Amino acid sequence: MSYPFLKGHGTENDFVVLPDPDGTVHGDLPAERVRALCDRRSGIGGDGVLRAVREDDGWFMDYRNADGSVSEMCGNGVRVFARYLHEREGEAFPMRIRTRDGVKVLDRTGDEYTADMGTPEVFGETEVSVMGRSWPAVHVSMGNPHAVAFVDNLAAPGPLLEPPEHDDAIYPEGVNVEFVVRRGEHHVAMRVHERGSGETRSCGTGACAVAVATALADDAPRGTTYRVDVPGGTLHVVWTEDDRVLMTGPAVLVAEGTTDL
Ligand SMILES: N[C@@H](CCC[C@H](N)C(=O)O)C(=O)O
Repeated sequence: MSYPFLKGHGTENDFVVLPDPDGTVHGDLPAERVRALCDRRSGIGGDGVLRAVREDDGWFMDYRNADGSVSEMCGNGVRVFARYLHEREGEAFPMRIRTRDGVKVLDRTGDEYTADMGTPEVFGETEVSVMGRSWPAVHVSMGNPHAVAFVDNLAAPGPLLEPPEHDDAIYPEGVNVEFVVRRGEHHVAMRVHERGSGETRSCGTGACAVAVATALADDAPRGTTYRVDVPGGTLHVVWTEDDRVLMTGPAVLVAEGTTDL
């Protein structure tokens, strides 16, 4: 069976987009198909899949990690999804997109896309470890789970070939782990190991969790914008006075075609 796909990325967090407006092309999107599509040698390659399903009052973003697992939310993915809907499905900005973490509102200014990521939840301190080294971390939920660890330098955790060790009681479904350094006032840089995808070049929900944890550490007033550098680019995040996190960054579509994977 041959079906259409597009390839895109947000700060080099890359995705295979699967148009499936009637929900008839991919059924419940088997994990094996996701893994085949995301394989960087035998497939198209990607950190995850964004399946686009039309609903009565808009679109649903069915997000899957590269290993086929489901996540509640993907911040870079939702910007790419919005660009896809605008350019290929004629949807106008501001745009409402349903995700497993509820409806997200997307807007665009020039080449930058802003997602209202909703209200963060901060649950306090935990710990993460890599190869016998441990760091305190802040447990933040952006709909999906994050552990944000401040480190002396970004190389300290090593190559992140395996998921960092974490408290399974706090994160029974696994966790996305961000390692963060300060670069200047309201400016940080991070690396991330994503649940279900490994170390990636960026993570939008991760950047939001990092900005929230840093703003709390700084006792920064709400409305302060943080610049978050990731290996694949830069995101800007603001935690607003009405307790919402707005994330701004690029969204790029690089290819489209058909595949029978
Ligand atoms: N890369 C995404 C996050 C994707 C989901 C994550 N791996 C999880 O399992 O929660 C982003 O940009 O937010």
